[in-house]
Amino acid sequence: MEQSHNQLPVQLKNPALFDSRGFVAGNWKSAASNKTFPVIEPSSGQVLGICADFSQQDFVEAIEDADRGFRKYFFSTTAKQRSVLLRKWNDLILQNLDDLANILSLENGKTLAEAKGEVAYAASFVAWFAEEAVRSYGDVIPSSYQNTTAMTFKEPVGVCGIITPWNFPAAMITRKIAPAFAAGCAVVIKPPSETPFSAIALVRLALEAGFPPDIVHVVPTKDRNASLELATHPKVKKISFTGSTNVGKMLTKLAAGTIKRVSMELGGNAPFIVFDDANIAKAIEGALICKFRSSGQTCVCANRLYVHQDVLEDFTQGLIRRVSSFKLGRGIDEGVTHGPLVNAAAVDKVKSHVQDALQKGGQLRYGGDVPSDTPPGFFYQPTIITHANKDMLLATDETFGPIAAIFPFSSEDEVIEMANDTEFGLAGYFFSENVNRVLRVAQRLECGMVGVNTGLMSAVETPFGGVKESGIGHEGSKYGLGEYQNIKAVTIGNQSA
Ligand SMILES: NC(=O)c1ccc[n+]([C@@H]2O[C@H](COP(=O)([O-])OP(=O)(O)OC[C@H]3O[C@@H](n4cnc5c(N)ncnc54)[C@H](O)[C@@H]3O)[C@@H](O)[C@H]2O)c1
Ligand SMILES: O=CCCC(=O)O
Repeated sequence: MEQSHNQLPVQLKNPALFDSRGFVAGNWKSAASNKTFPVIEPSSGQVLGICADFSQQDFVEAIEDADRGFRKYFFSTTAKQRSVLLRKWNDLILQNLDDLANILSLENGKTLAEAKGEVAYAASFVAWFAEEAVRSYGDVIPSSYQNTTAMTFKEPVGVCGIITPWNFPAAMITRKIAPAFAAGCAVVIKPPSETPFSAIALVRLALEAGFPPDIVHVVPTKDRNASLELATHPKVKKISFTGSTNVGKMLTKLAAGTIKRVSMELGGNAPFIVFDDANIAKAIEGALICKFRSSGQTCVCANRLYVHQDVLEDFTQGLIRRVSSFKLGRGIDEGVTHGPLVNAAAVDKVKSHVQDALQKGGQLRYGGDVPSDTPPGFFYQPTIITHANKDMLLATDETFGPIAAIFPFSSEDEVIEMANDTEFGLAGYFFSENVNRVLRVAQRLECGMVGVNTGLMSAVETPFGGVKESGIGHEGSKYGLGEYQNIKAVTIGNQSA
């Protein structure tokens, strides 16, 4: 079937990158049922494109083809050849960065600058795992038996089911499939139905780079039950999921039925602590990044800002000054600093958190409403609320929006207890100029990633992952490849002549 004629409001240099079809079992195609679903542009609330809506049977076809492809791919390629393919894919992503960023900005809403940053971030995982592919070593182990050598081989886990969220439509895909390809695995990707087009474009470039068609499949669907095949089909050996904790728990339970490997990158409720010995200017910069990046829609966004009572007013006034210069609007428009939320449900959640906080004693210091001067999309004003407390929804539930809720505190022990009082453990941040406190608090915070005097720690070389109910496993870094490999122990005995 021909590509359907979705029209983008911008002219791409490479129009073939905007495709509404899936790539299943070696072919670009629409769903066998011809079903489709609309993808809405968050900045306008209008339909951006119509995407193929695949069924459970299409997932089965993709998985079985991937299983055949995996066996050929791994045994017929060296690590060096896989590295070369990844390098070519990285180059193609960077050559098409502007087009990919336009698609991403339109379907997700984030600003063009943020979208370009995300595409570069997405490419960085591909370049990184091109390097890691050729540095994957086994061990030679001193054996306790006479005339015996024990050793380990690293082997790919097999077919991997990949399920990703809309908030990073490109980077969450490459952070998983680049190490999978490096290890020698095949992948079946279920992209988010809010933002399928970035994933489709990345797969097109992977094929252009030369990856065999049977090791990569992208199967968009709006039917959540159809994609559950990735968690239950016996030929899928690993499921790698990024998204909310509840869906992650459900997939983990299903995956247990066939004892699949799982990687779970789940929700957060990050504390952001400003001690009285902090540099307040640095803390405000940090809050601007990690509270308002992607309009508050990152899993590592600060959700609870704990500010020492002695510096609370300085910090709050400084933050208000900076936030008042934000310009909300359509992500692709010049001068816009912050885009919309992903959909109407996201705006409703933010509204309910603000309303609840104000009913429970919160004081509104900035924003607090939908703006009147933006396009008719899903916008909410950047908002600052002081006098936050633990009984508010925004203390326990990930708001995923541009609300800075400021909680007062007076001692280190008190704030550590409040910060750790959550089932989540993804990111945590704190600001202090005292080296002893820096080392102490970094160890006391119960989370997988800690930012000290910075609001930005995401980088390809740093392991990304959570503890508690925020996840299992690590992405990126020197640990990311191992998530897609099994360790096989080989013992060679009776070596005497
Ligand atoms: N830890 C991380 O690395 C990380 C990164 C990004 C986002 N997140 C988290 O993701 C969440 C936001 O993303 P979201 O709203 O897309 O999450 P989500 O869990 O609703 O969706 C994630 C993916 O799962 C699919 N999905 C949702 N419900 C499903 C179901 N019942 N059955 C099968 N598939 C289902 C979605 O279509 C999407 O592809 C936040 O909680 C955020 O913290 C975590
Ligand atoms: O949303 C979570 C991922 C964001 C990141 O990698 O910085």
